[in-house]
Amino acid sequence: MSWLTPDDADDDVPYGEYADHRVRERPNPKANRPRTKRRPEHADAVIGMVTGVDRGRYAVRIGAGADPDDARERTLTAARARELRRTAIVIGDRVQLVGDTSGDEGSLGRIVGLEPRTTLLRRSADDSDRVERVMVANADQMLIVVAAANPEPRVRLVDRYLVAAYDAGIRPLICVTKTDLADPAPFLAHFAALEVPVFRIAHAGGAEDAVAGPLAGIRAALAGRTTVFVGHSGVGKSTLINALVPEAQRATGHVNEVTGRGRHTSSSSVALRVATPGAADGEAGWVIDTPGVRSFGLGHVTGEGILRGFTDLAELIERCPRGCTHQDDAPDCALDAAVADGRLDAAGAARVESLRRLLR
Ligand SMILES: Nc1nc2c(ncn2[C@@H]2O[C@H](COP(=O)(O)OP(=O)(O)OP(=O)(O)O)[C@@H](O)[C@H]2O)c(=O)[nH]1
Ligand SMILES: [Zn+2]
Repeated sequence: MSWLTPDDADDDVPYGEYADHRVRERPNPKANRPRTKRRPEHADAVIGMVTGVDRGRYAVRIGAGADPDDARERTLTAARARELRRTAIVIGDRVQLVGDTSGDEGSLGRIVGLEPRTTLLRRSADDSDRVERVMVANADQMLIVVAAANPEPRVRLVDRYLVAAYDAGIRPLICVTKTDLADPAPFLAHFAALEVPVFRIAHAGGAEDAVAGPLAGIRAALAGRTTVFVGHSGVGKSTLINALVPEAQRATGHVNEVTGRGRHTSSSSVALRVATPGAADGEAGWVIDTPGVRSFGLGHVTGEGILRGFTDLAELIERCPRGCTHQDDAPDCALDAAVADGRLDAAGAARVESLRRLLR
């Protein structure tokens, strides 16, 4: 899936297209190859936000007033400059643009630099894969969408999202959909000690009246934030996004009765502006939809990073002996003691088991 790979090759772009762009190279006696400056200084560059990526072409939004020469808010198509071809540019990135930034039909801007990121959400294909896939930049929240049933909620997948969020410095939220099908309370008990805000919703795509309350709560949480929505395929993420951003028209699918999976109807990430209550224009939120996935590899996260995803166990872990592996066979692991004497209930014990699996 090209959207996951950092180097989503756009080598189909003819070299000549960038012939007018001088890459600044400095003599660097220590390196064998010439050093390419990552951020060329383009005095006339305009900053925009990447809202879509498709086969080497980027949709970039320039906010109202961001460009002193042209105050219009607009979205344009851009290609990245050749010297950035090894740089992952993802949804949410703030990029420096030159060339035709009018956004007019048929125009093409050029991305010549990347602004520093506040956060970076990454995953790996699987846990043995150390190569990280860069997913989304500059998100400050992660809404973990999980269905109460069909497909069954998977505690361990949510554990993984939580670890990835805390590791990236992103605030997690949980949204349970399809609460008309099952009571999510037993599932949510696993996360009760985490103090993660939880939203419950049924039939997000249904009558506006019926879902007004829950939707309003979610909208309020999105105000002024950039929130990446993640979830297993088929949980109703697109249905929810369409309710929040009606003009988004994200394709929704049906859950396969046999596998309980969606049809992967949403296959690429996209950033969408979401109307939020009482928000002055500048405070509207951004929602970043990501394709439904079945797994979420954490091969790139260190043991320390994984522990950060278990804030509910942090106090106990502090009492572990130095260098404790926190595994079943670790002598005097404080987690075993807490399970044995009941300080951790059944949900807590399951969290310990989940931590141990991730650390293995
Ligand atoms: N019963 C019930 N069904 C729902 C609810 N929300 C969504 N669905 C249905 O669940 C199915 C999957 O919904 P989608 O919104 O396409 O799911 P998704 O998470 O975007 O799936 P992918 O595109 O595969 O990632 C559709 O048939 C929806 O109509 C709900 O609250 N209750
Ligand atoms: Zn321990």
